Amino acid sequence: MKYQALIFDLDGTLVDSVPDMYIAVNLMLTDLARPVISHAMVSQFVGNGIEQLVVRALSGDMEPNPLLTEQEISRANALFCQHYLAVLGQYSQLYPHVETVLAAFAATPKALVTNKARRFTEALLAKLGIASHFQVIVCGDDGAKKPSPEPLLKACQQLGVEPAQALMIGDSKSDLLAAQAAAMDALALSGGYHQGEDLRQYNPEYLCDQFLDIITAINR
Ligand SMILES: O=C(O)COP(=O)(O)O
Ligand SMILES: [Mg+2]
Repeated sequence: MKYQALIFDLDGTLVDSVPDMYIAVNLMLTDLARPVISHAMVSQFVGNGIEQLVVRALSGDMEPNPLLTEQEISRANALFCQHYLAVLGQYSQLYPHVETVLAAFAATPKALVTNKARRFTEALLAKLGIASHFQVIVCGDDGAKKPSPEPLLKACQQLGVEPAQALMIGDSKSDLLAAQAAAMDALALSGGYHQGEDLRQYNPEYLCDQFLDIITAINR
């Protein structure tokens, strides 16, 4: 294997996390007497952090409704966080073979870089029992979010590897653009939340349909 470190995204890569978010978003919308949204819409709205998810859910669209006030957004955000913490990990599941792949690379240093806020990330990892695989965890509220290269560069620095020696594994445009900006190779997973986009346009070095395919893709 030519990489000295692997960096994994969380939502849509390791975990099918939309089922919990779908419930929390719709409890929030119901509290605010707003129309509920579909599972497919929640899947599309995930990927840029919780604040963006909440604004998109309130807007019923990827584009924020310009009429939303700061006050409405912050109330919705607080309600979402309250519901999400209560439901977190109840319906979300690891994708098939995640533990097999993490174990196959047991000797390779690994980081998790997510746009999800730290308190949710840590609670979810604890429920799923996979936290111990990662020597470094960088979250969306630690600093700049992906697609900024900053969280990936921070992870490489903490793992003690050069970006060119690391591989970013993710399911969205944010992951692939962040990897490009950090001059890292990228592996795209087609089964996550790619906001309806074909990830091939971001020229990842590898494209896998299944998590298990990662092993053969990068050992070639
Ligand atoms: O919280 C999000 O919007 C997405 O998080 P991710 O970076 O783990 O995919
Ligand atoms: Mg993701």
